[in-house]
Amino acid sequence: MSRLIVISNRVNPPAEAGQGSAGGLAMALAAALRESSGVWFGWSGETTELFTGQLSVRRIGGVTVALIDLEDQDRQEYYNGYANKTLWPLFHYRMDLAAYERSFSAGYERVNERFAQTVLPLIEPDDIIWVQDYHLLMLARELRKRGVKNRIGFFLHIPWPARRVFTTLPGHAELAEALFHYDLLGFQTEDHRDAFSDYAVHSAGGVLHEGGVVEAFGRKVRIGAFPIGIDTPEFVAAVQSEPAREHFTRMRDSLAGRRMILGVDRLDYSKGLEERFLAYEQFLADNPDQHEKLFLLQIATSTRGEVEAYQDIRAKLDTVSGRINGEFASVDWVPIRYVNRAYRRDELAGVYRAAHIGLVTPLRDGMNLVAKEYVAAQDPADPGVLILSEFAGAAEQMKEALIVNPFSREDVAEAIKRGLAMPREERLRRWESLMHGVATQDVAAWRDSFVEALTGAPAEAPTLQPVG
Ligand SMILES: O=P(O)(O)OC[C@H]1O[C@H](O[C@H]2O[C@H](CO)[C@@H](O)[C@H](O)[C@H]2O)[C@H](O)[C@@H](O)[C@@H]1O
Ligand SMILES: O=c1ccn([C@@H]2O[C@H](COP(=O)(O)OP(=O)(O)O)[C@@H](O)[C@H]2O)c(=O)[nH]1
Repeated sequence: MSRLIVISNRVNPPAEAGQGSAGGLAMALAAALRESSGVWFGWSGETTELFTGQLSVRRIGGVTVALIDLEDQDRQEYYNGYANKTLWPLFHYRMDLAAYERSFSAGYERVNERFAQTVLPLIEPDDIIWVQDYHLLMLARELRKRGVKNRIGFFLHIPWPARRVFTTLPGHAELAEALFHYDLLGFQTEDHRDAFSDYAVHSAGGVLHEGGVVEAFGRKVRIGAFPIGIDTPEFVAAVQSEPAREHFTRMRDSLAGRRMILGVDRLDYSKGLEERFLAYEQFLADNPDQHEKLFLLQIATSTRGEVEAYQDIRAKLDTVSGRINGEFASVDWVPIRYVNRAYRRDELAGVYRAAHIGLVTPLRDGMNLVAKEYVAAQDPADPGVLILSEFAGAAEQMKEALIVNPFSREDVAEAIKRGLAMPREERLRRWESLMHGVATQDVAAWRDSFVEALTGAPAEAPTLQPVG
């Protein structure tokens, strides 16, 4: 078996299995790498005054990691800039929030070059290279320029947007062209995969061949849908852990006979938290008999706090939750418990299990692992109900959830009502089907199917001349 080199922006495998981290990618990759003898390469998260390119290699939680520091300018232009102020909003259909600054795209290209230059000495001829996510779309092209002929795969954790949205990006063709230097492109869903080939065919004048091969910009790349899952056995075990039991008991005690609706998200505008609060407000307005009989616990962990749009959404949610609580609360009941701190995943497992409804309503989401964790944490004898946005990648697989349009308050409010009233037999039937999917389409299946497809992908001979 070839050695796997995983390259991603963020490299933070948990020190021990079951330890918490606010971000699905880190958990998924740590689980995928634990069984492999490969290397995980990426940014340390630290910045220095001048870029040195010095590698720091260590072992964390059974995974060998190789880290580089970046410059502060890189953090601003590449991470906060092009990745999180340009690509993230655009790929989540927020053209109104996408910022286009030349310094951002220049910083992005520079960091992709720096990654290529620094990882180069680690690459051996038989290695398989697997690049993760929207921070590193240009990495294969930079590696090819430097003479790397290994198979290189790329997995996009966020949505690939519709063609008309992607073409609003200045320089979209250059970015798309860079993707054709990979051997395999993986997407979370068939919808994202098809949006990519639609762009290649209709905007870049390309051709879609048999077997999921797209040709454009004078090159061919194989594409496929590889929906990511959770480490289901590990998560099911975490539900039985001491921290999970402790949190389950603590939650159940604090319910005081009430029922709990639960949301768990990074505090990101793509997660539809404001719309969720407003839909819940609608539910309270429509169902006065339910007042004091339930509450919404929203865990919303801070993220990307240096980016203005995240400061704005945080302030907005403080206001909206405060307003709703002011409107409906009584002396011994608060309708929304709104929490910004992060919880460990084993703690979360206990909280998920105590919730009667898991409310997962992003406006756009690559996958959404919270939906899968919620299902995995349920009591098989008395499971809760998952309400899931049709715009989460997870909706393509989790058809037995109550699927809602998160933009419609009425739709979400009605689903809450239906979920609360759902008879046990129906909850059991839906949960069994959902759990079967979560158990079989787990992170190991995701990793294996991607690596197998990459190993079998026909490698394209690089045409650019090596540099340096
Ligand atoms: O690293 P951050 O900037 O703090 O953000 C955390 C991660 O968020 C994103 O997660 C995506 O990947 C998940 C797993 O595939 C998927 O379920 C979710 O829908 C996506 O939003 C992001 O793509 C990662 O790069 C970040 O590390
Ligand atoms: O306080 C928290 C909140 C979230 N998470 C984890 O963060 C991940 C979120 O992944 P998801 O795919 O739902 O969305 P992302 O944040 O990656 O966009 C899940 O594994 C959660 O268990 C966590 O560990 N602690």
